[in-house]
Amino acid sequence: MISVAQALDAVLSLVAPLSVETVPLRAANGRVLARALTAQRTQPPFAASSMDGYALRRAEVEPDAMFKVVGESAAGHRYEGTLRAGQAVRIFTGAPVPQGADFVVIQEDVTRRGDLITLGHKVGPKDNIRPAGGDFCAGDSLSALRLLRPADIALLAAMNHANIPVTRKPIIAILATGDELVQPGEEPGPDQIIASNSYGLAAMLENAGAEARLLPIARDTEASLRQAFALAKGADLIVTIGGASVGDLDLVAPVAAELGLEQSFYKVAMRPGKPLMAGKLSDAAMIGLPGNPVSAMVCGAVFVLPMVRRMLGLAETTAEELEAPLGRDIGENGPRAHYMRANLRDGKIYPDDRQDSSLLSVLATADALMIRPPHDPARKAGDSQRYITL
Ligand SMILES: Nc1nc2c(c(=O)[nH]1)N[C@H]1C(S)=C(S)[C@@H](COP(=O)(O)OP(=O)(O)OC[C@H]3O[C@@H](n4cnc5c(N)ncnc54)[C@H](O)[C@@H]3O)O[C@H]1N2
Ligand code: MOO
Repeated sequence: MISVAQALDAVLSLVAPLSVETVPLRAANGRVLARALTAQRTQPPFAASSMDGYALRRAEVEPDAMFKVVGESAAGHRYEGTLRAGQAVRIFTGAPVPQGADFVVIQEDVTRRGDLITLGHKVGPKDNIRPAGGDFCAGDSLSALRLLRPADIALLAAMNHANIPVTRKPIIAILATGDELVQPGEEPGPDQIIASNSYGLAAMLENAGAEARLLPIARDTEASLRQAFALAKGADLIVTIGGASVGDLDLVAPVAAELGLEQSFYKVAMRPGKPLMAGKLSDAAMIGLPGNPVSAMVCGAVFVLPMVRRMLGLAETTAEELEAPLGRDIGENGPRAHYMRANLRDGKIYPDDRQDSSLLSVLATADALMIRPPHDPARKAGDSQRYITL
């Protein structure tokens, strides 16, 4: 059995960053920006008022000063003239500050009668003007390779980019195996259960920027598995679920081998997730996850997500490891790294009492996976514990 770190290196070497494609801005959220993009324009393109009020000269600001209102500057419609001594221009938020003005008095500090305004006694020193280029200047760039979030989309729009170069989405074929499985919504027979892992994994991988294709469930025969593998053609990564252990019906490894799998490893010293397998199948990478629902999801988080991030071209492929004090004592760990479902409360981490790898209800309420190395000795409440968030 190899270590988690060795297995992670091996799965990452099975994939490489994918090619670049261009998508409309509306489709770029959640994608990885493949090339730095520079601003096509300066924002704001002119000195703009940040408040509704009156533009005038700072040198003339004093309590009870009077000004004649000579025009109006609104967002989208500037005042074309030049302001002279004793003059003010009615101005609104976002409007260009007129030539000759260098100060905006908010309307709450002004009394207006006809064309005349009088300043009150509370005008502060703030000019209420946003300088040209205060946000960004033409040529400033948004760096690659980054996962685009809504704020990035807004910035790219403001920089006047309508089409965005992004890394192609990794196509991931998800292949659940087992005679006991039916799809959610179907009526299971007395010995059957619902296929859950494929749906959880698809959601996890899509959240990370991949395109998941759920293949039909393969039955526990070599012919059915072969058929399912054929449907995975065109995928960058094939994820099988179940049929990975040592039972007579665990057929994934023999069928994949027959189809030409170049296996990189089988079995990892971790819990859950021991019967993990990976390799190269023609042009695609393949990873075989154990069937137990929590094992499949934990292996998805620990191994498949980093593969997705590598294909997307991201530099950071693994989840950030954090530390928190243990909320209670724990016994010594066995020979495999243990990924324990845990909860964070008041800054401390508490492993759940129930760690069986079939318990999705425990996984769903956990917010972290505690990582215990092989043979970790017993620990006391308050000892520092490494974890990743879920
Ligand atoms: N004699 C041994 N038995 C087992 C060993 C071992 O070392 N020696 N390892 C155990 C460990 S650890 C794991 S993990 C499991 C993994 O087995 P498989 O990958 O072959 O998974 P299956 O037997 O197909 O299924 C296990 C379990 O999970 C359910 N399952 C499978 N697929 C799905 C799905 N898509 N959605 C929901 N549930 C699924 C399946 O019904 C079984 O209950 O082997 C141990 N055995
Ligand atoms: O390693 Mo298995 O994945 O414990 O349940």
